[in-house]
Amino acid sequence: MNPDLRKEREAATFNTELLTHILDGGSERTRRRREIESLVIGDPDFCHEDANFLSRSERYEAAVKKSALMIMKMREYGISDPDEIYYYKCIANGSHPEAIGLHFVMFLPTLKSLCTPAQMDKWLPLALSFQVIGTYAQTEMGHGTHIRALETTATFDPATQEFVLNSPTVSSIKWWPGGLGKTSNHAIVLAQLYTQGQCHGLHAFIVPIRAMGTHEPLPGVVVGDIGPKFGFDEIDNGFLKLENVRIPRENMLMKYAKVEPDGRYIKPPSDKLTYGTMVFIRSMVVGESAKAISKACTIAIRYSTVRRQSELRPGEPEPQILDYQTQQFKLLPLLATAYAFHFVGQYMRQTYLRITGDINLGDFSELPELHALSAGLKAFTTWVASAGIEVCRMSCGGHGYSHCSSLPGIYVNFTPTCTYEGENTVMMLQTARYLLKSYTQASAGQKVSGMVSYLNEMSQQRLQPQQVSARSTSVNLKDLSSLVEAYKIRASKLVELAAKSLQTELQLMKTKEDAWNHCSIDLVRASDAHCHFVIVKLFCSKLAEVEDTAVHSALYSLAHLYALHGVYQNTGDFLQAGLLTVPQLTQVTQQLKELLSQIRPNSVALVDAFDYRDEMLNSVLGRYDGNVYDNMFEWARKSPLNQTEVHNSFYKYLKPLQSKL
Ligand SMILES: CCCCC/C=C\C/C=C\C/C=C\CCC(=O)SCCNC(=O)CCNC(=O)[C@H](O)C(C)(C)COP(=O)(O)OP(=O)(O)OC[C@H]1O[C@@H](n2cnc3c(N)ncnc32)[C@H](O)[C@@H]1OP(=O)(O)O
Ligand SMILES: Cc1cc2nc3c(=O)[nH]c(=O)nc-3n(C[C@H](O)[C@H](O)[C@H](O)COP(=O)(O)OP(=O)(O)OC[C@H]3O[C@@H](n4cnc5c(N)ncnc54)[C@H](O)[C@@H]3O)c2cc1C
Repeated sequence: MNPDLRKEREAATFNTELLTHILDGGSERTRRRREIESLVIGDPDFCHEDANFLSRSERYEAAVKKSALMIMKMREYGISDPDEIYYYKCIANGSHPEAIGLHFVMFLPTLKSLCTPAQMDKWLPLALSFQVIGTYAQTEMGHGTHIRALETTATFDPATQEFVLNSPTVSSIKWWPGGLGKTSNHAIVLAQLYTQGQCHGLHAFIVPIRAMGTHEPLPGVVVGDIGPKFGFDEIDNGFLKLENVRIPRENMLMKYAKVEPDGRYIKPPSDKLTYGTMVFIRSMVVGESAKAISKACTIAIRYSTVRRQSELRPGEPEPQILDYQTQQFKLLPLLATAYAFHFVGQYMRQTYLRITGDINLGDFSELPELHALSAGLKAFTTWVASAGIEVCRMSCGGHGYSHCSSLPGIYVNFTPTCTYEGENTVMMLQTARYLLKSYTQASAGQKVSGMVSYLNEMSQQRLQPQQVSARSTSVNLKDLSSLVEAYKIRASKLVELAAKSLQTELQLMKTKEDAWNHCSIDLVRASDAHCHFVIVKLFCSKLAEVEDTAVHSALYSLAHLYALHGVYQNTGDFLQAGLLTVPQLTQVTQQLKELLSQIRPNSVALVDAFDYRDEMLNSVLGRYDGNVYDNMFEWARKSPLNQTEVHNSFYKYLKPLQSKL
């Protein structure tokens, strides 16, 4: 064990294990998670070559092999609980995407949410036995965001009781779906439904794309891989062109919308039910943001205690780089963010399960809140985590740039979350739509509920106007509940500002849509402030559940740092809302510095509490034992370029060049 890391662990003021239990949701869950992780770690089938040294095709093959192994092994061990499957996959996959991931996260959930009982009886056993391997094919080359404009058509032919699927243009070719290129033999295709000469908008269809058995593409199906990307090397994101592909009527997912044998169309209770799987993934991605940023923090913080560089005091040994205030300022707010997102991820998951439970019972009343919350939090957390991973990488200096740190891999595989399942700006604008609707209702005296209920208070305040100067709303920077209140007021002010901006634009005789576009910066800012408030509020509420005083104190400091750092980053908003005064700006910085010094001695324990096994981090810089340099040397020696002492290119190009000049 590296002596610096050992000292850090010995100096922690709280019991790391207790905090791990809180993160896991109880000691029994920690025990079971570790038990499952050990199944993978002790399994020679999962001891594979470092993916960094493989070509893309080899990486894809290794990932498919791993997917198949995971399925077999989990069945063998009787692992079927969704949380336990998740534990198993997290350790087996590390920070790499899963080759047949789309089958699990989108294909199966879409079947479960949109199939009739008869369809479920047919498709679910096939999908669960992997006779059918599926993907979710919605995005087209020409349209990803604006899905109402998708061009793929599914035209009902009553004579044969079939739908005929077509990609009428180049821009209508399905583009991007994961696992579409080579892995899947079926796709849930989102297409414009035509029946009795009328278009009824987007609906989901199960389309066989490869023959079961031979895996050859079926007639009329042009399918393949879209080529190398920024990351996601393990995944065959694909293209799909459909040329008069016929599928039986029963292949339209008909739980809600239906096409009768005579071609009559029956409307669903809500046309947004087709979008359900996207809401599911957006809700789950919030927790994935926590995972990604907590991994990056673990690597960067452990390394920052092992790495010694430069000189703090003349003549003294080089200090640990985490002792530089600037290094703490880069990493500790991100550590606080990781904790905040973890608790918000848990909340989002529970909220999703609660509201979809109601939806399954026919109560759609909370769907708009679920959509707005999942869209906004997905965007907020993925943006922050993406930027944060990059800060972690750069905080490791040159070694952070090496794949041995794992940070480049974490970044390239996480950053597409800002784009997929709804591009982030577009998601923020969806949340803004809900905020403005709620604002209008609250202003008209109607009570709004859920996370926007603070807008009720705002409308009450307007009924009893107060002079800004008479209000003592200035935030107490040392008091967390005062900070939560400040975030709430900031959010309501920015929602109000966006609403007023929209009204002004509308008065300029623009269309509603043009007015919306002309104030969309304000709208995104309002959504951002709303999400920020939700996160600060949920983090603080979590503290009330923590019984152990030492752990409570460590978490309290993190929550305080998270809230205060947000004020520091958004001083303009807080000043504009009259929540902060110019003289307080120095106090913000001062208070931040105090919190950094308070958290610094616990920083290694705080990342240890995430309890990532070395096998999951796969990072030389983030090793638990801190033996970085020996292992970095060993890792580099495995590089394929080092397999021969003299590379072939020397004989082919350099030697002839030398002989000519
Ligand atoms: C189990 C562990 C899981 C872990 C997960 C981890 C990682 C994930 C792994 C893999 C994922 C890999 C790949 C990703 C796969 C994909 O990317 S699939 C494709 C995703 N595509 C999108 O997300 C497209 C984004 N676009 C849209 O969602 C919509 O087009 C839109 C932008 C929302 C606009 O929709 P539109 O129909 O045009 O609506 P409009 O703007 O007109 O609004 C009408 C009203 O409908 C409301 N609304 C919109 N969407 C929803 C919804 N989903 N639910 C409920 N309500 C919705 C909207 O707010 C409007 O309401 P009003 O009341 O009228 O204001
Ligand atoms: C790794 C990866 C995996 C994917 N997997 C799948 C999959 O399995 N299945 C699938 O169907 N799709 C998948 N996708 C596609 C993904 O869902 C889309 O890329 C995504 O929805 C964004 O759409 P787009 O690419 O058309 O972006 P665009 O909509 O073209 O966005 C480009 C820019 O335009 C802006 N913009 C667009 N519309 C608006 C607006 N209304 N207001 C303001 N700004 C706007 C955006 O903010 C952005 O800055 C995947 C994508 C990636 C990168």
